[in-house]
Amino acid sequence: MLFNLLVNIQSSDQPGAIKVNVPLVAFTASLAYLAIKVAGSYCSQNWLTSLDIPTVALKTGATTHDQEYRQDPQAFMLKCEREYGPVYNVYLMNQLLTIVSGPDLAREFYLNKDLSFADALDKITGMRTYIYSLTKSNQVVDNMVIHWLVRDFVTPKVHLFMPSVVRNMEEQLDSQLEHCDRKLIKEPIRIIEKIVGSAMACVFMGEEIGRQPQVIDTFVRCAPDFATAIGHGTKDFWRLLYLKFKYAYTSPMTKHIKVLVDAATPVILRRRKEEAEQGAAYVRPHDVLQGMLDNFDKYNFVDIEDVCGHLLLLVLASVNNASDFGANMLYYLAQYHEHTDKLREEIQEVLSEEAREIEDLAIKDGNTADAPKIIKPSDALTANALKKMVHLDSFVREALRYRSEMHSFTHLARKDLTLSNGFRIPKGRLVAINLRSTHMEEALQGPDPMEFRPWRFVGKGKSASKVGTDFLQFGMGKRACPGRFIATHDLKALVCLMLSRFSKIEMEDPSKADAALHARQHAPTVTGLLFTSHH
Ligand code: HEM
Repeated sequence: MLFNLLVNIQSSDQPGAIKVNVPLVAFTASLAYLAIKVAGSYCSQNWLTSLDIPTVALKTGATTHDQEYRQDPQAFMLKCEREYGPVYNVYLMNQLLTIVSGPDLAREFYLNKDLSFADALDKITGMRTYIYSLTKSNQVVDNMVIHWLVRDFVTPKVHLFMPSVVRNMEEQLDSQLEHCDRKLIKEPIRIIEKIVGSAMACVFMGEEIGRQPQVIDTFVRCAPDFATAIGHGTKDFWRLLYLKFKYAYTSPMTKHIKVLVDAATPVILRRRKEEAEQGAAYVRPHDVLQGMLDNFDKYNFVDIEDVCGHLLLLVLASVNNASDFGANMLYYLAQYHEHTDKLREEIQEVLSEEAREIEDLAIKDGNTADAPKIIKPSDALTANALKKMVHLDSFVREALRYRSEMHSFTHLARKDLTLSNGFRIPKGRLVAINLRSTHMEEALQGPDPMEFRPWRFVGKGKSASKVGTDFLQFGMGKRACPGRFIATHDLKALVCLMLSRFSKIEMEDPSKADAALHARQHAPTVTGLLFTSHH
């Protein structure tokens, strides 16, 4: 139509015709322009299809949903889903949170690059400036350096790390829990963080550095020190500004970096000397530190302080999480003790088989001198052995699933977003996943999802480290936890060592069992544990 009018104007040789047609053309063009603009603006905001997110009604007198949620998280989430559908807003932990439910939205959530976990953490804690004060390089938002360090220098070598992980775990366990007869440990997390911290110190920095007490102490202490530095409570604009200023100039982590630099420097110098002397015959240590030094330029590291700053970031991402889940796992062993015999049986059977295989191999290689060393069962606690323990793997995955906080993994919307079902999420909104709708759904988990069924995943092809919309404890997608392989190996090794040492683990106050099993991450211990050794 517009095109025809324009043709008319150009072909007309009558001045009058032009006079008549110009306003018509202008009017039509303006209408068209207006129509396009309006349609465009509707389209860009998905106005015609988008929906505003309902906010869950507050109980009379309440200003947040915290109390209702804390009373019974599962029931609260289920009620919200039933009354408001898969997307709704709630006021939890001083924040307005948008909750998305179900596996499809969970996938969308993780695959959307405009929903950022790091931005949410920064908004809540102001931690980005703090983190940047630890390193001198790689200070670009969304950089993946620590992810790659784990992907490249930890995951492919898990089998190489296991002997030192197990050795260190055993030593810590022996020194902290000798022969016990219903020995009460009020805060088992304190023991587990030393066990995990010492194991991870050897993975990240090698045994020579990782076994030094001050290094283990740094591995254990840096996350709680970080938590103290950022403090509790609301992070309003001014508090965040103050923290950012403070971190930039006085990072409480400086002392921890110094510990790592002091411990690493002489070892690095010696390694360099040995490499120069031995040339091609030099056997490279397989720890993460060595990987970082060998790829110093690739990762743009500046100096040893910078390398240790990155290692500290890794410690912050790993030790606390793995310790927290390790300690929680002990409550599952205590509560579901009727299943521990089955686990013990499997562990013993696999370890004997593995020990025989190792011995046969040593004899076949003519290395009989090594054979007598493989007497301790834990010598056979290899990655290969853990792979054969299918019941243990299922137990660990089930405990990770069952513990789930019912909403989790808050991300921040970096811009206005419209979900595939039409709901609009405004820029700056914190968005979390409703884990009840994935971790506790029969369609995804099989029968009785609200029950702890330790063998739920046996023969299902779902190992404890396999992420998906049905298992989000390690996140999902490009930024899923790269440490989940070593983390699950650590958890399984811990269970093996505990069951081989203790005939019984009991809760001090069994009435708190439910709270202990579903404990929020890093929350104070709700009840202690009693340990009894095998006679
Ligand atoms: C049971 C123990 C652990 C749990 C439950 C856990 C869970 C998680 C989760 C939920 C994330 C965020 C994923 C996302 O954004 O979608 C994450 C990130 C990360 N985790 Fe773990 N983690 C554990 C242990 C470890 C260990 C042992 C390591 C290192 C060896 C590690 C290294 C990391 C790193 C480097 C990131 C950041 C990834 C990135 O920025 O892309 N984690 N972890």
